[in-house]
Amino acid sequence: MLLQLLSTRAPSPLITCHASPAALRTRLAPPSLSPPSPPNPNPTVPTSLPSLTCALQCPHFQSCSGCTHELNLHRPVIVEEAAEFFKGLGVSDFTFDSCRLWGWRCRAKLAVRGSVESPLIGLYREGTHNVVDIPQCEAHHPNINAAVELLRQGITEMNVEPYDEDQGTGDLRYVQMAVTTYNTSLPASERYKNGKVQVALVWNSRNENSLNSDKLNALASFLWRKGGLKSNVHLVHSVWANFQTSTNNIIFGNRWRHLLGERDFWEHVGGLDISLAPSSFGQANTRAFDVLLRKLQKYVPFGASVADLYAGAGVIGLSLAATRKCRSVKCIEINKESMLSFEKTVDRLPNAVDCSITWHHADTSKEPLSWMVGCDVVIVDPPRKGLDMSLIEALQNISAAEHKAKSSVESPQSKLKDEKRPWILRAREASVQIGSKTTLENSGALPEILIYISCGWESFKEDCKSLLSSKAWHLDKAHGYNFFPGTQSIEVLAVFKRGQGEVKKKKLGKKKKKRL
Ligand SMILES: C[S@@+](CC[C@H](N)C(=O)[O-])C[C@H]1O[C@@H](n2cnc3c(N)ncnc32)[C@H](O)[C@@H]1O
Repeated sequence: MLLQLLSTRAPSPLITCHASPAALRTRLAPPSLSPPSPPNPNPTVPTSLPSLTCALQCPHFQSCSGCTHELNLHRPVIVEEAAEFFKGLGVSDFTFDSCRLWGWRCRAKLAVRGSVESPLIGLYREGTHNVVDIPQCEAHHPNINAAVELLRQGITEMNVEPYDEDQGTGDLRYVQMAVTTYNTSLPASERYKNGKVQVALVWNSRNENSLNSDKLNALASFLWRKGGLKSNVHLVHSVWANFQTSTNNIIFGNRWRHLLGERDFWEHVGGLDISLAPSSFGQANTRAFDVLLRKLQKYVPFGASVADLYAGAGVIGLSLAATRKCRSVKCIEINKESMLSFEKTVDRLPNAVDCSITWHHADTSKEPLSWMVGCDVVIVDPPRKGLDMSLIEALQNISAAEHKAKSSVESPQSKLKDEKRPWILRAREASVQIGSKTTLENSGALPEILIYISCGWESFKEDCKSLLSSKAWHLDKAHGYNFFPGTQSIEVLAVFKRGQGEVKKKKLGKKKKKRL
């Protein structure tokens, strides 16, 4: 059925691409699960020439909901709109960086449906709950596709029942595949294509003692035997289980178990070794995230105090602690599972990092300004839906709040009031403090720089307009990144500064002179 559908599609036209040479490198081949083919007799003549097209050319396009655009992967149409939008707000030097166009996705959550004999492992068809099998996905890192293939074999051989959503029956509901390209024993140029996959199996049972746990162990052993450290094709980094029995659409349950392989998963981004547990948020496009982080670092003054809101495992904040010699970094995150990854990353920070670093398990929408007191820079990296309204309002009213905070810092009553608020007490209990430096919380000062990282263009535009309408902030810089080639989504890095900015000040100045 799928093949028939695809065969009626016209071949993709060839398009000359204006992406960087790195983005145009030949697509990576996944490791073969069958015996290797004989070596190329003439290594100076490549067996396949690099493609100079920026077309997706994926057999699953249209049936799978993952990609929405097939052409000009290097420059999604939305980039023009973004450039116009920022120009209208006084930023005419908006830049857009592309990165790898195929094989960029290093993290995928895939539904498992179908039957033991014919499992379907992929994404839902748009607007339905029918899963489309995507074995040759062009967005996935090739080793994700290879690990999916291995999983498919394992499901059939170990008699694992894919989940049946209507009945709530079956064993395996989802799989999360995350690639680590961290391998210091390989030359840097070899690391990406040799990435290893952390496989997290979302199992339909309450815990590891449930009736079907034998099958879980059998499937994990199969994956490790065929793809683990001692197999012919070392492709699997580790195998994890997550237990989930709820009938809602939430992919993961609260219970995680490490089954086989290395427990710690490391990646190198933003000049830093970072640890990411499968339960923690991780960026899907590792390479593009690294490019964004290196740009972001330039906007943070050396020695600054930073509040990193929506921090996940604290990757952004910690990369600033390491590269900008920050005085303090405060990370705020709602998912408590991310704390362990944060702590592991902190353990590997270079000894020279001398910074007060804290991670707080808290909701940024509750008393958002309290996290920013004493900070020079606030970084926000919210989910696609954008900033919480309470945070927008707090940022809009930041000047008045600062005035109030400064005048009340001396008052002993205010400290008492602060300490009685339940969410502040809870966050303090659930925080991790590293480093000896003290913060300047008592100054009552609030950030002069706001850095907004967004993966949701529509919500970003709204949030941006709301922030600017208050006149508390002006937009200073904006950059876009091709985080999701094949879609119309881009990642935005926007830098706001307090007040109305030079252009407007100059205009006001001129008017004043005329009047005189
Ligand atoms: C786009 S991710 C960014 C994570 C991190 N900055 C990174 O790059 O790895 C958004 C994060 O915000 C967290 N989050 C969502 N709502 C939140 C809230 N109200 N308060 C604090 N964190 C929240 C999510 O759990 C997730 O880790």
